[in-house]
Amino acid sequence: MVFNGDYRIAFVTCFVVALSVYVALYGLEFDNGIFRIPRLTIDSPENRTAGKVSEKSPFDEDYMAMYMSIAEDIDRSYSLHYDFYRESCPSAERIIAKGIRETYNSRPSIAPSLIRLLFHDCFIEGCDASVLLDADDTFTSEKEAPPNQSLKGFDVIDAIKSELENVCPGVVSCADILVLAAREAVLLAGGPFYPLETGRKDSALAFKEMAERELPPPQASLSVILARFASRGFNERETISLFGAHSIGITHCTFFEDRLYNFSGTGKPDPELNTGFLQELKSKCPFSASASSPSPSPGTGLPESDSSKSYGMSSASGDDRVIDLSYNNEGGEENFGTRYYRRLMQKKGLMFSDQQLTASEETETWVQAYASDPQLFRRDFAMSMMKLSSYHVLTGPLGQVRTTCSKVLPSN
Ligand code: HEM
Ligand SMILES: [Ca+2]
Repeated sequence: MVFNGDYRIAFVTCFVVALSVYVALYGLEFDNGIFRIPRLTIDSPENRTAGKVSEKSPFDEDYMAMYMSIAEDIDRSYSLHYDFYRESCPSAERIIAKGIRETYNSRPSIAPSLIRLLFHDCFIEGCDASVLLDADDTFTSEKEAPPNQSLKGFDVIDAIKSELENVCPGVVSCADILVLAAREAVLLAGGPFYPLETGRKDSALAFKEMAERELPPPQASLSVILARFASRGFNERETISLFGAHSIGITHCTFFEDRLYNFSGTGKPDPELNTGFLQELKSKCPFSASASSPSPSPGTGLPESDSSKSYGMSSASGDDRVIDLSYNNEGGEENFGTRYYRRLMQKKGLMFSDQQLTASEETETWVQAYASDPQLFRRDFAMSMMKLSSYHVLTGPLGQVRTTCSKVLPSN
């Protein structure tokens, strides 16, 4: 995984090293006032019959064209493309979209689950389906990391993968299935469409410790949130726009109940919470033992080193008290995103990390902008989701195409 994403640099380095070795072996020729690399002998069939040695320089025009075309092929196989499966599996994108639409009809909660799954995959070592792997003899699964214990939607990805394996075995990567499934989920939830390139490969590893360390906890301060996103190339605007996904789905009470009963060990609610909203939340999330245990103090960075405490074990321990993030689709589907920012402006952010988006003037400006301009939000969200979906991908010979999304290919 060391070269993950740095393959171009690796390729160029290999080329330069090979060229240096060649020059060291054969030296440089002095020709007409300039230094040239000595001519290669091309042992073509005609040369062999004629018993001649080719006089063609590898840097003559047609050879240059050949090298350029090889370089383009290499670049092609190392990058994402529109309709990557056009020839190898033409029905892939249709099968994925249909699978998600059908599931959504009977289980609309699949849409937020898949969007969150995508975020948790791409944020940790890129969009490589590492989050989908079950533990095996060589690694522990990312699914076991506390931030991932409440993830859902694995079954739907697995079902679509097995359908694709029947149609075009070993062709469509789990990483591509996940990004395309999440795009369909965004659309179904009332969000914008965005184009996606394909050709991602799946990882052969999972990164549990990194997931534990790097996924921001619900108690994360603004500076922690911005730093984690910035280290992955997301600026403030892009980061704030991605949070619009918190306008759908659910949150377990355990992720914010410290704000209702015992904020930072004070025994009191978070003073930042809108008081009417506080009462509403208290009735939906009645006091429980987990709320009385002090949460990590916000902003201290403590959650970074102890995400099991900050993430709790709610879903694992079967605590199913939840809040509907869409508030029964408040404002209708066209308010995907916007209703979240409007609530933040009213101090009705659910998690501490949500409300932190209004903690600085610059970030609050974006919250305000998205609250009042749905079209601006939709455009920005689409761009940020495209960027997230292509973050740090494996392509070409890097990575593999799993046949089952929860298992790496057997090494032989
Ligand atoms: C500081 C950053 C973030 C934190 C701390 C955070 C935390 C959380 C937590 C604790 C939940 C509740 C899970 C549960 O109770 O089962 C949640 C739900 C969700 N998150 Fe985030 N999140 C963050 C950023 C994001 C981003 C960037 C996206 C997408 C682009 C996202 C998408 C979602 C969605 C869609 C849900 C609802 C899941 C469902 O209903 O199944 N989150 N998030
Ligand atoms: Ca990953």
